[in-house]
Amino acid sequence: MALTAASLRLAAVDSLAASCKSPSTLSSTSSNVAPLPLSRMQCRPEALPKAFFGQLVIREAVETARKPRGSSIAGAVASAAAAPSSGAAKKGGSVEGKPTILVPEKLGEAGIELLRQYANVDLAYNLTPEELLAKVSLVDALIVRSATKVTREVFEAANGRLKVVGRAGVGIDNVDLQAATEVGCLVVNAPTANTVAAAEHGIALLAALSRNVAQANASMKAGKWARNKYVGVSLVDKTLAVMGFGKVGSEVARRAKGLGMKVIAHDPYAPADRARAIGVDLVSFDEALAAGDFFSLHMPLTPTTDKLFNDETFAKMKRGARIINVARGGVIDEPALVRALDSGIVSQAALDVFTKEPPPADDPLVMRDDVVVTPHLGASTTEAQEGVAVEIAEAVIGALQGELAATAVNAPMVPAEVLSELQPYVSLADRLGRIAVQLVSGGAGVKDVRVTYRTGRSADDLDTRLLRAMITKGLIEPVSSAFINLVNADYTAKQRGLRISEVKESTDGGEGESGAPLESIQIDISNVESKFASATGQPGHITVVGAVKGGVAYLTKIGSFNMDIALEGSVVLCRQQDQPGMIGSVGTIFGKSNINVSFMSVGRTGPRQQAVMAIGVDDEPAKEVLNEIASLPAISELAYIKL
Ligand SMILES: NC(=O)C1=CN([C@@H]2O[C@H](COP(=O)(O)OP(=O)(O)OC[C@H]3O[C@@H](n4cnc5c(N)ncnc54)[C@H](O)[C@@H]3O)[C@@H](O)[C@H]2O)C=CC1
Ligand SMILES: O=C(O)C(=O)COP(=O)(O)O
Repeated sequence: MALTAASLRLAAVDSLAASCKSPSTLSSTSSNVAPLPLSRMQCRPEALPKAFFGQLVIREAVETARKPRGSSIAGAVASAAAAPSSGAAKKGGSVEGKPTILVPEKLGEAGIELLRQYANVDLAYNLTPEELLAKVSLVDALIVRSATKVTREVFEAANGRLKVVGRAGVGIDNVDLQAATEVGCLVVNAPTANTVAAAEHGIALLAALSRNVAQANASMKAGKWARNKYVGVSLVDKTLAVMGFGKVGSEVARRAKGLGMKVIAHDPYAPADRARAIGVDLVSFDEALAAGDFFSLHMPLTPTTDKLFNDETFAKMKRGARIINVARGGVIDEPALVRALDSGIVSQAALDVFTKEPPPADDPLVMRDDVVVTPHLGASTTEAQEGVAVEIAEAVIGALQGELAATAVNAPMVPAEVLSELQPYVSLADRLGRIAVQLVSGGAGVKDVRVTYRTGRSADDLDTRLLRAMITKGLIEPVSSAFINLVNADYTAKQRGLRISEVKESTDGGEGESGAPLESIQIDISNVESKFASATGQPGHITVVGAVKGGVAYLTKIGSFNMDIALEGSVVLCRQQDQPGMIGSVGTIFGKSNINVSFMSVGRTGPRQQAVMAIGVDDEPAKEVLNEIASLPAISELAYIKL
């Protein structure tokens, strides 16, 4: 009766992740400047199961005791979720044996070692896009840095086998997240281990820029001694505008304060208390433009930030402003920067990143004497590369085992505490969805689903994303060949026009197990015909209700019939006239067909009145067996539900 256990690591990004993480990984929002050591070898290879069901976020595994990666953000989720129908199994992934991980860009040795203990690692540096397309269908995971473009074509060429893309760094602008999500491929990054390196590079460029270090160095190596030409500007008391006050921006700000600069920051999403703690004023975009002597860019490249620094914005800057970009080349309109430098609005720039990398040899910015350039070196320190490699190796290994990495970027984020609490409800949600859709005649026509979560706690405290995803999975998988996981559940539901509305009802806490986060989950499907009329509470409306008892998922109601069925194996539902001998008659038919019955349960409106009998079966009954039961005189309808 015990459910198979599964472990699931939560997905988390940005601030919530940071707030959950142990100090060992907390460089993002930490006020510590010093990089903290990353935990190592928490992915104990000896504890890894041989088989894995990659694309499933929730995996069946007997062992849940795997230690989380130095963080409090791991959780165990009991699940009988549909591993057997996983894409890996369907599409020829490495269900048996080791998975294969393709690494087409230089990755730190420590990370490679970790990967090798778990997988076949294909180090194929500097692949052409065509070579990548040719290889990707042969691998279960891909680990890239910024140079590899993981496009829609790559996901299409993967043909369902690629389960995880690991980005060994922060920026995921080189990965087509939408395409990844559509195919249910998890994308994870390594957002913390290169923060300090990028910040230090920003400061290095700030200092180099202000004192003409690069130009003077080149001049001296050319045999000159130009002391008057390279007079610099002081940083002290100058205003540094940090544009993008996330992990790197915050660390740059802290260091710049140490240099005696006045630091302001613009970031529409940054928490004011973080800025206050560092002694930085958060200002509007235009205020920053007007006040900055130096600008340090630290926002991601997104449709909103694409060419954010353009003719119009440069025109709002103080004449002679200086710009440092260690973020992404695309946030600057490069021809506009050339014009701003020509006109003197911008007096100098230091660029580590470019719209096209590498930029063409005759790139007008690269060639200028008032522009200092480095070839995307922000993350390139020995320490950061080692840290990033380990961080991404752990995330990818975890994800291949069916866990959600703490750094998943295209899956819902569920804190560990929530996750472990919701553990038994994950299975319940999936199975209720499966039952509900199998009660619909032609289940593929399901469009309107209402889910009611009843909780004895404050309804606002209930995080339902995980449960909704599992209900979606349960509703879609039995009636289609689609493969659903947490990554693509919402997307797939939307694509199929499946509208899932959610209601959270606070109860007085009397119904369920005391202290449980949920008392029941009810699924109502409307505007459908039922193949088991007893499931219809009202015309065209299928209702199933379930609860968790003693850690096990139970079906507690079908239509208006109360039930008490542990949701395991498969269930035969019979509507009947309650009368003596029914259990015996049905049991005999199963017995002679060698079908093992795990339980029988009867829900009835009253003695000798209408009843629904549920029979748990370990083996799938043949059609003839079901027909024989259906033809018993007292039985008016029958449905076979596969869980
Ligand atoms: N040159 C290099 O080698 C490296 C570059 N990076 C790049 O630096 C950037 C920042 O990295 P992290 O600080 O780790 O990321 P992060 O996610 O911690 O911070 C980014 C911040 O930008 C903010 N932001 C988003 N849109 C904005 C807008 N329109 N205006 C202002 N702020 C906005 C976000 O709210 C967030 O606080 C990323 O683009 C990353 O790819 C990071 C590491 C190394
Ligand atoms: O982490 C990032 O966003 C970076 O830009 C670092 O890129 P890289 O891994 O050095 O190609």
